Amino acid sequence: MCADRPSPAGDVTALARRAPWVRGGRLDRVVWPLLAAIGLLLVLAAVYTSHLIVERQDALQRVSRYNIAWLASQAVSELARLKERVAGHAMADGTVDREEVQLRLDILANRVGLLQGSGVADLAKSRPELGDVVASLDAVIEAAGPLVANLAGKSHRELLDLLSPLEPRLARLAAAANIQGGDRVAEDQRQLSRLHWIFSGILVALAACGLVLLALLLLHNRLLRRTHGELHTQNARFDAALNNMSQALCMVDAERRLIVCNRRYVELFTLPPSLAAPRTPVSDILHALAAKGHGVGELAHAIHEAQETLIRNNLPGAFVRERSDGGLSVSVSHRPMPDGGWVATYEDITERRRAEAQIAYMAHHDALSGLPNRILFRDRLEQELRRLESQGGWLAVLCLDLDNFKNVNDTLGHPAGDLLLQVVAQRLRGCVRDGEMVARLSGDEFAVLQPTPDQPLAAQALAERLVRALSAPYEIDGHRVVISASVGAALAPADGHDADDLLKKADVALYRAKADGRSCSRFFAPEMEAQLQARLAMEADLRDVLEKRQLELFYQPLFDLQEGRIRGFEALLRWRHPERGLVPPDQFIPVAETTGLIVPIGEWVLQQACADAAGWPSDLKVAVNLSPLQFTSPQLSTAVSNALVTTGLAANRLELEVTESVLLQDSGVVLALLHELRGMGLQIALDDFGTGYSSLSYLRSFPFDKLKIDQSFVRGLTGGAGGVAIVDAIVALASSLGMTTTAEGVETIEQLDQIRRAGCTMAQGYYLGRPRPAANVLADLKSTRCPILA
Ligand SMILES: Nc1nc2c(ncn2[C@@H]2O[C@H](COP(=O)(O)O[C@H]3[C@@H](O)[C@H](n4cnc5c(=O)[nH]c(N)nc54)O[C@@H]3COP(=O)(O)O)[C@@H](O)[C@H]2O)c(=O)[nH]1
Repeated sequence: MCADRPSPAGDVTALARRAPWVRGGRLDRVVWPLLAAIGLLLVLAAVYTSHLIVERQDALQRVSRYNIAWLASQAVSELARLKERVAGHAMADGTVDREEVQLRLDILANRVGLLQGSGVADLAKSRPELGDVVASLDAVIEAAGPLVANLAGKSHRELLDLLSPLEPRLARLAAAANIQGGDRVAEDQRQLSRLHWIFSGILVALAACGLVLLALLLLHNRLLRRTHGELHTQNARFDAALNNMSQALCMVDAERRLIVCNRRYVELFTLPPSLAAPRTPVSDILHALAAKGHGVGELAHAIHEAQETLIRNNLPGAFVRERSDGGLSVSVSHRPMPDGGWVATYEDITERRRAEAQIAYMAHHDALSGLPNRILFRDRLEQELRRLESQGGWLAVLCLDLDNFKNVNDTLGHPAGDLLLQVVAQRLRGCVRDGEMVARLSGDEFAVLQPTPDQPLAAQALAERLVRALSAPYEIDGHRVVISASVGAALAPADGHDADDLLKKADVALYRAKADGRSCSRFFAPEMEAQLQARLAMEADLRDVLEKRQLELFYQPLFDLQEGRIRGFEALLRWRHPERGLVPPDQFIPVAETTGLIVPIGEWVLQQACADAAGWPSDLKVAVNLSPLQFTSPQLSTAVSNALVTTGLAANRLELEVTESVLLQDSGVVLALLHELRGMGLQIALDDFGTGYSSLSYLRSFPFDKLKIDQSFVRGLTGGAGGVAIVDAIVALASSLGMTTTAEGVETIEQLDQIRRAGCTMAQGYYLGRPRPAANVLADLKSTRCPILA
């Protein structure tokens, strides 16, 4: 019964569900009570009829037995004959002899005897006045006997006198009997008439029943036809459903013979069609499958074994079995049936399993590098920590981060950044040994798990290996990229037993490595946490720094080397904290940048610097530093123009200092913003020139007004000819591009001489003037004597 024919189980189910007429339906509810009622009626009618017949038979018997009237009239006749013979005998003419009289008396006695046996006593009961008559009959006959025996002389008279009263009595008896007989006939007629009606009624009832049964038969036929039609439809649907199931289905009876299986079953187990026929023993199917050898046969056997256990225990169950080569996985759902058979579905979940495995892999691995991700790393770490707890030993967690990776993304593009990360992953794999695990936690953040007992030496060696391996130059998309990495490590059990705690501590150590100049490794130490806490505390304090008015601007003079006078001041931010004291910008600006507070703080600096400068002589400029983070704010140009408008400072008295890293960002947007700012009439200086990656290329991308030569070059001036040559070259480059130059960090007269000789336009440094509060600017202007002129 596979594929094209529906199963009997399907028929029955469908019939029960869709044609309630047939079983437990309306037909049952109507027909059976009706038939029972008719049957009962017929039985009652038959009982009653037989009762009437018996009764009528009794009546006939009684009629025949109780023919008292005739017997009484016979007795009257016989009495008359007796009296006539007695009279004849009395005449003594010899015509009547005594024997004849005796004969008549005997006949009369006989008639009276018959009368007595005919139930005259019963008549006498209903007519008490006749009781004497019946009683006197025997007495008269008896008394007449001796008289007839001695019939002579006056005994004739005596005999006639004895007999004469009998005549009217017998006549009354006959009349009474006659009347009773008439009553009985009338009663019989009545009963017969009733019998007639009963028979007629039964006949009509039978005819009606016949009609009802005929109607029911027709109705039944109609319902049967309808049910048959529905059954057919159901069968077709069942068939379609069965054969369009994505799952294979097999139903087996209590004798382990196939009831039904669907097309998918045949396909899944590559069954020959002959074995899919109903009543095929399951053992035959298994033998046929076993003959197929490894693969399907092996799988079918494994499935059957599992089902056998369920069948033996009459239990439902679900399980998965797969071919040993992994080529086919089948999910089985087995359910016993009440009649001892079972039904099972089989689903090919090979693809699903593969997809699940793929999903599980993806959930635990990083798509870009193929390395385990944070989830898998954490799982493994927890597992190792549990092992550590039970078996002892050590392990190290190393977190590492590429230094300035963002620059690679920003300069070479994200695809190049991705390539770099892939190469980094390869190198990391090459650094770890068996049992160690390397994972990518996020972006450019990686981690290594080293469950090795000889800690911290092993971790130290690994950290150095990692820093060294990652610092070797990369060849990415035809570009040579040099990048370093910082490593932070935490050890278990020394630094903790909890996975998250260890990861956090390794992170704290990494933070410290970065703070200590990058490209190095640090092991966690408890004080690092305190430092991190300090940073977090600083973050918290910084949040309401503006509301609390704790920021101040200091100003450092900018000397014009040709004119020998102060041409302006650079605004340098300070944080006057009630407990921390005067906090330099190096300490809090990075925190403000990571928290995004740099945007409102930067706006305040702009506003305050413009306001202060507006109070200075009109030939003095003010230089304001802008953080690269401020360029990500869409409000920057509005903030600048607001500062100028609200303070009334002429735009040409404002100079904005930006670092090269500004141009590392989305350069199109940044360049547009720089042009927009310069379009307002202010000047833009490139700060810390020479410290970045490709300073020269930035000079092509935007025509800066000024280059600020980094302090390191100025310091290098006194270190030999090389330093002088660099400064000379920068000044020449700037001049050829039409830019002015400011030498930063001039601390000595020698440095001042050198930069002046090199042709620098301006100078700034402690030698010329330290940053001082705004209130000192005007006084300093008057008191400061230009050392160049001195
Ligand atoms: N985004 C903003 N950055 C700002 C702001 N204010 C300051 N800064 C930046 O903070 C860095 C440190 O500044 P600061 O501690 O003020 O140091 C400045 C000078 O004091 C210092 N300087 C000047 N002359 C000398 C010297 O002769 N020797 C020496 N050792 N240091 C000297 O240099 C700093 C100024 O540098 P620069 O900006 O490159 O001109 C610093 O990077 C500031 O830019 C701010 O409001 N926003």
